[in-house]
Amino acid sequence: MPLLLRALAPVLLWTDPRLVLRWVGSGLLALLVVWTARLLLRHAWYTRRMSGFSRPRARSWLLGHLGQMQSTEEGLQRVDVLVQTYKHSCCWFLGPFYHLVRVFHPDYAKPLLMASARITEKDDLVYGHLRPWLGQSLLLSNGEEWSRKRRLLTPAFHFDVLKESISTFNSSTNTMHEKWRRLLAAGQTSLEMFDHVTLMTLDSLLKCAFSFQSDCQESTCGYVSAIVELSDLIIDRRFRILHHWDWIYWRTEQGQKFRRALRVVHEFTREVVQKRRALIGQQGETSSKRRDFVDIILMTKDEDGRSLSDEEIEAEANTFMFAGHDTTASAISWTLYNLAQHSHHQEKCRQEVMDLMQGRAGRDIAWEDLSDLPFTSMCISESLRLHPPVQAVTRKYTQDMPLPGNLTVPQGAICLVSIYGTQHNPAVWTNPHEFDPHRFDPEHKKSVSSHAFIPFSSGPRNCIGQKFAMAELRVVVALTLLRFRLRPGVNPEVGGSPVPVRRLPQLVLRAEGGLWLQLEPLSPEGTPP
Ligand code: HEM
Repeated sequence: MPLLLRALAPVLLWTDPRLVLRWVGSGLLALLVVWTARLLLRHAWYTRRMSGFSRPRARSWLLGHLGQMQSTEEGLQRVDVLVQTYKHSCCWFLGPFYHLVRVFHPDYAKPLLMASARITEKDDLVYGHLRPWLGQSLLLSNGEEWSRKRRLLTPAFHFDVLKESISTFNSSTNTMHEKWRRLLAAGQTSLEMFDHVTLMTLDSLLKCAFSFQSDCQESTCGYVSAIVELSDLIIDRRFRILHHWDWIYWRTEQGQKFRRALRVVHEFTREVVQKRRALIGQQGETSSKRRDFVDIILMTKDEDGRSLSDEEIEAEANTFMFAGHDTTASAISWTLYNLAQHSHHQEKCRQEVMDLMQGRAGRDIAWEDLSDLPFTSMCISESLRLHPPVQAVTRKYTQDMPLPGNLTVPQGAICLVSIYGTQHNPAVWTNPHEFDPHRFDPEHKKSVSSHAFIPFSSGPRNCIGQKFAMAELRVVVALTLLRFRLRPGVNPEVGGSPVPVRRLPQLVLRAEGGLWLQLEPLSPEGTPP
C-alpha cells in the first residue's frame, strides 16, 4: 500500500482535487458493487446446494433466519421445537453472510465430529472473536499446526499429571466451603453458585497452570477480573452483527474495554512464561518443584526436537484458563442445582460419599477414590446431559460432507452440531427434560448411541481437558455433599419462594439472575450440627 501511494503521489498532487475525489468515489462504488454481487452469488450457490435440508420459516430469501437465534430460555425452547419438528437436521441462513447446517441427532453428528482433523476447520463466526485473546492455540488452529500442538500438549493431561492436581481441587474447594460457612454464619441462607464456583475453578486452574496462589476467592485479583470481563465481552460481541467486523468493533466502547482487559491477561501470562523459562535455564529440568502446565509444555519437544515458542506457550496457557474455568464452573453449578432439586438422589450420593470417607473425616478425596463414586458420577453425567455447559460446536470442512439420507453439507458451509439438541432429542432419549441419573446405569448406557451424549464433543477435536474436568467435578461435588445439604434457594434481594430457573445460554450455560441454593451445613461431615 505505501508503495502504491508513493507511485500515485505525483498524479494525486498535480490533479484537480475534485477530480481525485470523483475517481476515489467511483472506485469505492465499484468495489461495493463487486462485493455485493459476490455476496449474493455465494448466497444463491449455498441456497441451492443446501436445498436438500429442511428449512425452517425464514424472514426472507435475503435475511434468512437473521435475529432468530436467541441467547435466552426462549432460544433454547426454540431449539427443542426445531428438534421435535426436523428430528435430525435443518439449514439456517444468517442473512447472505453465514450458511449453516444445524445437526441434532447422533447419527448426523457422528460423521461430522469423527471427520479427520485434516479436512476440519474452526469457523470464524464462533471462534474468530476469540483469536485476539487465545491466538493460534490448540482450540483455534487447524490442520498440521493443530496436530503438532495436540501431540505436544497431550502429556500435560496425562494421568500422572492429573493425579497431582487432585490435592489442588481439594484445597480450592476447602477455601470455597470455608467462605460459605462464614457467609452462612453471618446470616445468609441462600448463595449464588456461579459466582462462587467460577472463582474456585479459576483459583484451582491458576494453581495447576502457573503454580500461582492468587487468593482470588478471598480478594480481588486483576487478572481474574480481566478474564471474567473478556468472557462477557465475547458473548456481547457475538450478538451484535455490526461488531463482527474488526474495523467497527475496535472503535466501539466494548472494543476498547476488550483491548484493556486483553492487555492485563497477556501481560500476566507473558511474565509467567518468561520468568519460568529463565528459571528452567538456571536450574535445568531437574528441579524438585512440582511441575505445572507451563513447566510441562515448556519442556515438551516434538519428533524433530522442536519445542513450542514463548508465544505459542502463552497462547496455550491462555486457552487452558479460558476453556477450563467457565465450562467446569457451569458443570459443577448445574450438578449441585439438579441435586438440590432431587433430594432423594442427593441423599443417595451423600451416603455413597460418607461410606467412602468413613473414618477419614477432614482428609482429602484421593485420586483412587474417584472410581468409587459410581452413583455420584451418574448424577454428574446426567447433569452434563440435561445442562451441557457448551451448547454447540461449529465446524467447516474443506470438502463436501455426506450425511445419512443422501444429504450433503457443501464444502465451506458452517456445521453447527447442537450438543443441547442432541442431548434433548426425544428420538434418542425418553423424557429428555427429566433428570434421571439411571440413564447412565452401565446396563442402560449400552443401548444408547455413542454420539447421543457429547458434552465434551468427540472425535479428534474433542475436549483435551475432559478427564481434568471430570476429576474436579467429582471432588467438588463429593466434598460439597459431605459438608452441606442443598435445597432450591432464592435471591434475597428478590425474596419469595424458589421459582423455576430460566436458563441462559452464553459462552457456557448459565442461569438468568444466577443459580441460588439454600445450604445447610452438616457437621461433623455428613450430619447436621
Ligand atoms: C465440564 C467442563 C468442560 C466441558 C463441558 C468442555 C467442553 C469442550 C468441548 C465441547 C470442546 C470442543 C470445542 C470445539 O470443538 O469447538 C472442548 C475443547 C477443548 N477443551 Fe474443554 N471442556 C471442559 C473443560 C475443559 C478443561 C478443564 C480444559 C483445560 C484445562 C479444557 C480445554 C479444552 C481445549 C484446549 C479444547 C480444544 C481441543 C482441541 O481442539 O484439540 N476443557 N471442550
